[in-house]
Amino acid sequence: MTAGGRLIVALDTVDADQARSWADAVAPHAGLLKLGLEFFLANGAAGFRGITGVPIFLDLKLHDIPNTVAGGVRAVLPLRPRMLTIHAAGGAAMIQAARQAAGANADRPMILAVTVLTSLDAAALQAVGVAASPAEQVLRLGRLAVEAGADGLVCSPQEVAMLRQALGAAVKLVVPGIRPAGSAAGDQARTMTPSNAVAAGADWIVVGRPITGAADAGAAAAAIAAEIA
Ligand SMILES: O=C(O)c1cc(=O)[nH]c(=O)n1[C@@H]1O[C@H](COP(=O)(O)O)[C@@H](O)[C@H]1O
Repeated sequence: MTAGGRLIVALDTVDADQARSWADAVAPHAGLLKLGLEFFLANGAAGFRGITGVPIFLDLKLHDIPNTVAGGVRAVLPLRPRMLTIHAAGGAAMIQAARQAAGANADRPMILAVTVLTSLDAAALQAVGVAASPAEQVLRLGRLAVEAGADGLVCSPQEVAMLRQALGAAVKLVVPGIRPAGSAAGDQARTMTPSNAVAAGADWIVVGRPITGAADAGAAAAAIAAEIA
């Protein structure tokens, strides 16, 4: 994989023209582009189809009863996303249902289970009733998700080395919460720089605002691709 192949750029906007213009600017430096909740709720399947030429990670973080999640996965299969997210906290049966719904074609989407959102710190996790530390909870959910058939996990860069050691080389680790040195954390709580996240063992890093908030999104993406080269 090229260095740029490890960079996933999150095109978080409701504006389809803006997303297309960011996509054109960053595509030469990225392995995939990510379309998420705000883009998909505003623009739907037609908007998805408007971003062409680069594999797409469709980040809907499905979290519901198994039958409903399976139906959601099947509903987006015609779009042929390369990656699709579900919440590991939905439990083993939900994860199995999502994986089964993804099918067996060689070009089926990878099912990625989100462990603990990168915006949560230990206090926020305790406030929702989880006494475990973020790392302990990520490991618990990561094991559960992989045993239930998830192809990979979404985790913060701070848990990457631990997950690699515990779960081995085969599990794909997709890692948001990435902040180049000196850039604002914003709502992200568990962060690392691009190069440190890749050095820890991330297969892909997910970067949004440090690129889309820059005056020149293409240059910002190129700089991050160079940092992880
Ligand atoms: O599933 C994700 O991609 C995701 C999981 C997570 O725990 N944290 C997280 O930030 N993300 C996504 O990664 C992107 C990070 O964006 P920035 O914080 O702008 O770099 C956003 O599109 C989030 O929706």
